[in-house]
Amino acid sequence: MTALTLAGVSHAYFGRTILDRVKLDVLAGQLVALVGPSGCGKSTLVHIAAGLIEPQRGRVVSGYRRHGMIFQEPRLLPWATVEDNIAYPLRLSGAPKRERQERARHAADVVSLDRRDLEKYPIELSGGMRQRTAIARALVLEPDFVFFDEPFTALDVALKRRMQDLVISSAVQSRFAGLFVTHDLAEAVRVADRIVVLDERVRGISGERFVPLERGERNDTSVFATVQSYLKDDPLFSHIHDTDERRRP
Ligand SMILES: Nc1ncnc2c1ncn2[C@@H]1O[C@H](COP(=O)(O)OP(=O)(O)OP(=O)(O)O)[C@@H](O)[C@H]1O
Repeated sequence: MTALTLAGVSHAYFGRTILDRVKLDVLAGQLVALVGPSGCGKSTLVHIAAGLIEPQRGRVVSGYRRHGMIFQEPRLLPWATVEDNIAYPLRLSGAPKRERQERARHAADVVSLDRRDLEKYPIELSGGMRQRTAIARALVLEPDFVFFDEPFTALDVALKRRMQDLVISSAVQSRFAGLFVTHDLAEAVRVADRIVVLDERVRGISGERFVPLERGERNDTSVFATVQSYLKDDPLFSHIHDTDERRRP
């Protein structure tokens, strides 16, 4: 079953074409990473896929029931507690208070937020706790599709790793499909089933690879080996290696 289809999607900003007739299918339960150098249109594509930007040409067909979104900045409501932030989508959908509370607490458990943290306000939280809150808010409606736009770029290495593990375990538990934009090839190899490479020279997708091993079976050694083989031996990844300015010293 197809969870998401992008059919010939094109987009331009001020007459400059960024994406030209992009086609992409994401199957149910599949996590697809979008990688590519800065400015190639990853965020634009994920925003179009999520319905936040109207494409100038082409169609987005969603086969999922409900989606969640996780951005680089947690975008929490500063005046609401952690619990109310997590429950916010339930409030919008008109769920009664008791149900909101139960489901928000369950989502908080999934992302390992402590019960004592639920009454805190965003200003009182660490960066990692804020991002956990944002993940819990994205998961509270039990989405079968999640859009991730560089969700962990701002976090330090250890925390980033914990958040990636969280995505892997919650994707297994909740069986959602997703599109995951990242600059970090190791992150893509760790969390995704499939890696799709965007290239601004072709204004779209230049190719894709299925990541070896199942998500839960990968360890540091296999992730490192896969990244190395992509960067050293696979021409699809050569421009990522060469032109992503964030990789330069
Ligand atoms: N709202 C906008 N108005 C005008 N130009 C834009 C807008 N949003 C993005 N762009 C331009 O479109 C191009 C693609 O941007 P986009 O953010 O989609 O790329 P990206 O691959 O996600 O980049 P990064 O990895 O740096 O976040 C860039 O050149 C960017 O400057």
